[in-house]
Amino acid sequence: MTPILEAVGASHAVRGREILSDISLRLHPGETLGLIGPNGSGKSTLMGLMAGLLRPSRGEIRLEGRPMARLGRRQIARRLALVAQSAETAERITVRDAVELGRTPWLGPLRPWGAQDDDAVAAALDAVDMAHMAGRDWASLSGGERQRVHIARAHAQAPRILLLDEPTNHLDIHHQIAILDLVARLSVTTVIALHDLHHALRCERVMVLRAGRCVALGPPMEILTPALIREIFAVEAEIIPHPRGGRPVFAFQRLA
Ligand SMILES: Nc1ncnc2c1ncn2[C@@H]1O[C@H](COP(=O)(O)OP(=O)(O)OP(=O)(O)O)[C@@H](O)[C@H]1O
Repeated sequence: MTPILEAVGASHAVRGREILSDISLRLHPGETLGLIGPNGSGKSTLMGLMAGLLRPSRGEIRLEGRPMARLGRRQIARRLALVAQSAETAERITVRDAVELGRTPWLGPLRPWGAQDDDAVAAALDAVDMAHMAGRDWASLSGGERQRVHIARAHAQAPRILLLDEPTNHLDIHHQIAILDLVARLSVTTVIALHDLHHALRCERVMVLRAGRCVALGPPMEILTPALIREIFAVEAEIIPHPRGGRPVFAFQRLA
């Protein structure tokens, strides 16, 4: 089966220095892949490559089997939505305006705004618990509210692939869990860069990056061993069973 999104030996170089090296990955339709790794390990760079915003210096990214480099922005945006880290939006727009931008790839001279677009925007605002703020100025929102609006914009885009770069940044614990539950409910393929290893446990697979290279890829309970966590993050981790049968929890201690 053709992977929905694929990286084939993809690297990215800036001014001749490789900051991401030789990444190969085949995403299966509907799966959620967590990207983890220390600061500066290449997670956002890989997101940028997979979103078609950055070009690989070597290798290739393929979207539904077709080289990303041969697809136009609109073709990509109908299939894939990115919520970048600290994404900004032009000032003087309302929350609803910001979410409506997600419908852009679907509109055109022969396809004006219609009831289905209103429905998509309303459903997206609802999904992130922002419907009551639809009329608010974007500029007046808190960091977490902005993050939720960005996710609503991506949701309204109705993508098959959702790329989320640290989507729980800025969110309180209630909304962190709400966003992860939302992502789990959506029947889209998701790549999600995360720092919280507890959140990574919710993914079907995780890719661990270090210094621009993939060092592990697989189901989180197989990959996130104390030995790997020590090696990658320089912390001692103990894995503690959940008292009521839920996902285990980590206890961390910095290596002396
Ligand atoms: N345009 C650029 N020019 C020079 N260096 C860059 C550029 N973009 C990224 N880098 C460097 O490449 C490395 C990977 O950056 P990237 O943002 O992908 O890491 P990350 O894993 O997302 O980090 P974080 O967890 O801190 O968000 C970092 O060392 C970064 O400084």
